[in-house]
Amino acid sequence: MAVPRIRQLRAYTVRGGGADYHDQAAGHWIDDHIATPMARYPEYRHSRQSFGLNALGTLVVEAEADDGSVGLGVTVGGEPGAWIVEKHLAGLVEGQRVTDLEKIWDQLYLSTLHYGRKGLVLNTVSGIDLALWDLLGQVRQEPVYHLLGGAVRDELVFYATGPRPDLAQKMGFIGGKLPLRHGPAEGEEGLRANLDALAAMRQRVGDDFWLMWDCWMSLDLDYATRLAHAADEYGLRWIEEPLLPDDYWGHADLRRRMPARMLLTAGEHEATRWGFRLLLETGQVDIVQPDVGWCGGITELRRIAALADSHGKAVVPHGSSVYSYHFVLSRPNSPFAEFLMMHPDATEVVPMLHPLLLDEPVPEGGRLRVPDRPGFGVRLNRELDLSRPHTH
Ligand SMILES: C[C@H](O)[C@H](O)[C@@H](O)[C@@H](O)C(=O)O
Ligand SMILES: [Mg+2]
Repeated sequence: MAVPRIRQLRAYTVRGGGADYHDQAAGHWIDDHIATPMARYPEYRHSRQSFGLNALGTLVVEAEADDGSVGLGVTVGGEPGAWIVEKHLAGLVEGQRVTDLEKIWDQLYLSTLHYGRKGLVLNTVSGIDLALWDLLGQVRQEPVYHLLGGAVRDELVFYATGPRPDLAQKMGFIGGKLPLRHGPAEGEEGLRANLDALAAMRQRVGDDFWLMWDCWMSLDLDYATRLAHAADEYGLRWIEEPLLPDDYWGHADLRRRMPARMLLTAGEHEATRWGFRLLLETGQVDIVQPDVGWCGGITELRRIAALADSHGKAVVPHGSSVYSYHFVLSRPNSPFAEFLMMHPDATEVVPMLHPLLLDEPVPEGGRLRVPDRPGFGVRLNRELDLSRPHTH
């Protein structure tokens, strides 16, 4: 039987939510005074959009085969990512067989080494890889988790990220991850405000519900050490991305200094098996959190997860909707998943990548049975203002 070949790789950009879920309208919790490394500059402390967190916007990648099947991948990448897809990488992918994911990934990574390795370029490689896994699922008429070796559990359980763990608890999630609001630039007053907020939330949810802090790379070793020890009184389950992603050595120092029962997690801004080797072996993190749309796609995430497993570490992908759900379903060392509460006040469950996808499933009662539809089981919302890259 002739294996279909990839006829065309197309890129689109779109603004307003979607894969660039930080690209929200004013007033959304996700842009409301969250601690970041830029907070040392007071003018950028109130909003992450103020320094361009949403500068890129969503990148949509479509891969069409010569049998008419179409695969869909999404990531953060916008116009520059679309240009890389159509003006560089499409030429390497078109004409290849839909089955040849490993060879294609190798060529995408090696052909962009001189300007890639992480960040926007690996986001773009990831977006293409996701589209190709979806395409293979469409051609084979099987969900991606079947292609990954099948399910190791019946359903997924989730923790929720957002400002309302108390509501997440009522909705059936297994824990709530709070964005940390104040970093070192706001001194002891900010540290106290962080702890007061954690204490108040612990009071609301009781002692048995997981509470975590997402520090979004905003702290230094001294502040993170003091914060972790003070937060241990309130049973903080994990402290996430406390330091700069390149400071693998600082993570190891923090791991040695922080309370033993508290977990150190990181990885959403890391890419490739080499980056995660550093995070695991040098950084000594307890849980790695790759984003499947940023780390190299499913093809690379398989390698990252196997590496983590060899260290006895869990892989809990950063919130990336269906693109990580199929992976988590198929991995023994992915015991739960993240759900980002993208409602502006986090008061209800809405699709994480809204309004980008049709048929995007959401947890009910904090749980989800992944639909058995082909590929990742979602379709592009063509009602959106989708733009192709400028070719000049
Ligand atoms: C909520 C966090 O500040 C980030 O916005 C989020 O994208 C990420 O860090 C996460 O772990 O969900
Ligand atoms: Mg995070």
